[in-house]
Amino acid sequence: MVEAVETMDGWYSLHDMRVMDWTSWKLASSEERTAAIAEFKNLLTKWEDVEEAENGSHVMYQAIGQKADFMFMFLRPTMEELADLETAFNKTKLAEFLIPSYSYVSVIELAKYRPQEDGVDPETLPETQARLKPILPKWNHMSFYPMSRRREGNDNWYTLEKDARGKLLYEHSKTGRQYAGKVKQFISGSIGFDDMEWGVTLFAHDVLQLKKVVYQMRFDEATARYGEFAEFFVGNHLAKEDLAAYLHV
Ligand code: VOV
Repeated sequence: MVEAVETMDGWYSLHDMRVMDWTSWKLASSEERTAAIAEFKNLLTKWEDVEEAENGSHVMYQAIGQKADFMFMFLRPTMEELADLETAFNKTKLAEFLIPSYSYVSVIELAKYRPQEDGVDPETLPETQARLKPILPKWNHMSFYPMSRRREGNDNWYTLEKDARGKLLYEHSKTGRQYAGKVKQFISGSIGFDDMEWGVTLFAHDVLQLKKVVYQMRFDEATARYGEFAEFFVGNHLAKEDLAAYLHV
């Protein structure tokens, strides 16, 4: 029987995409708009405090294209905290003008493909813990997409032996390492949580590096034979200080 790989799981993740209802926003009074922005900035400050205390992390991006205007990613230690955060967001005045367009639920994941060194469980290492509970970078650009591993005929990831999968992912990681300092990746597992199997979140200073890494990886066997994709989202970092200017009408 083919052996599954053990995963190390960290913070729970919610990608939350919303489209701005500019028509309703323009019809609101300027007092209402000012109050909505102030209230939302307060919520962002609360989330910053959580991040400061290393109890979670979040980012806010302005998405490009019609799939979304706002792209959020939230990380929390439990699914309950993630649900509370989502509810608090939904109860804001600003949320009345935001139409939910997409969401993705997953958990930050690392797999134990590498053989254990000297019986040390990698999950106990501080560097592993830091990767499982990461403070998300606020780099200029972000890309998010869900993906799955193919299960078709001769291209079935789940009938490959663990060693073979480990080798393919090692090759994959060699491509990834060429982007050190340029692209930062977060893989979150979503089997049993959402429609596809993993969420891929990438951050870059230079937006073109997002395209280059994804393109280059298409030629790695792990992707070429076993990668399946759906929708992609891309956005520019939106700082709390720039929110009012973005929403000015
Ligand atoms: C940009 C850099 C980069 C680097 C360094 C990197 C490294 C690594 C390592 C070392 C490992 C394996 C063990 C683990 O840690 O889990 C992975 C794992 C994974 N990856 Fe990756 N990946 C990158 C980047 C990177 C990208 C751009 C993508 C999207 C793929 C594409 O074609 O568009 C991706 C996907 C994944 C997935 C879905 C998994 C889980 C696969 C599984 O079946 O279990 N990944 N990845």
